[in-house]
Order: sequence, then structure tokens, then C-alpha cells
Amino acid sequence: MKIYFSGSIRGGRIDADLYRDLITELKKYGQVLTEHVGSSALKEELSDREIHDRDIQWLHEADIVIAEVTTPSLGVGYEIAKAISFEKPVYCLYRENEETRVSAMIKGSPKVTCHSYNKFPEAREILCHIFGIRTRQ
Ligand SMILES: O=c1[nH]c(=O)n([C@H]2C[C@H](O)[C@@H](COP(=O)(O)O)O2)cc1CO
Repeated sequence: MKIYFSGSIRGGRIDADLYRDLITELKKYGQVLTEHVGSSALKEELSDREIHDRDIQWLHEADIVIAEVTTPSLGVGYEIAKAISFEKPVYCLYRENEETRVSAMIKGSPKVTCHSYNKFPEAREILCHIFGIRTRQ
């Protein structure tokens, strides 16, 4: 199972540690193609074009896309739209808060399954549920 984890980079790194913890959890279910998204010392050596083309290739290869969308990010939104067009299953996790609301273009998409959570253990349960369901299919 190849997992594409999507999380904000240039949109803001406030949740980077959370992404790292989610990636650690996701590694129980398969190979995470985008482990760098959770790195606290993230420094891509590639050009923007190379990053784009690599990530699109990974999206093609992925069996599932999991995105943490609490921090709004153009790149994450773009990856979600691409994943939908590639007919990949897309799941978004987000924390409800008063400062940011998830875009209606994500929450309102019939092709995206969204789950809200408060603390990390709840996110872990959601992932368990998602992968429990998918491995039974
Ligand atoms: O350096 C990068 N490496 C990279 O893999 N990405 C991809 C993976 C993330 O899920 C997503 C983040 O987009 P953004 O940087 O617009 O927040 O884009 C994005 C960047 C920088 O835009």
C-alpha cells in the first residue's frame, strides 16, 4: 500500500510535528511516499519544477491520499484536486478551530472524505478506521 501524505509546507509549518506523528502512524499501514512533509528540518534541494513533477509522479503511484488540511495550503489543495482526477481515494483530516475553516471546495467535494478530530489519538482512530475498511475491501 503506497500512501501519499499531504500537508502544508509553504502554506505554514505550524503543524509540522503533527504531520510527523501522523506519518509515523501511517507507516503502520504502508509505505509513505512523502515522508519529508513531516520533517522539522525540511530543505528541498530540488527546483520547484522538480518538486512538482516528483510529487505528481508519486500521486500517480499512490494507492491512497491522506491530507491534513487544518493549515490552508495551495499545494495541498492542488494535490487533492489532482488525486481526484487520478481517481485515487482521498481522505482529509482537520481540526475544527475558530481561525480557519476548511474550504468548501474540499469539505463540499463528494470525492473527498473529511474527518474532524481534536487530539492526536482521535486522528489515530480515524486512520485505523480508514485502513481497516480499505483492507477489508
Ligand atoms: O518543497 C516542497 N515539497 C513538496 O513536496 N511539496 C508538496 C507536498 C505537500 O503536501 C504540499 C505542500 O504545498 P505548499 O508548499 O503549497 O504548502 O506540496 C511542496 C513544497 C513547497 O511548496
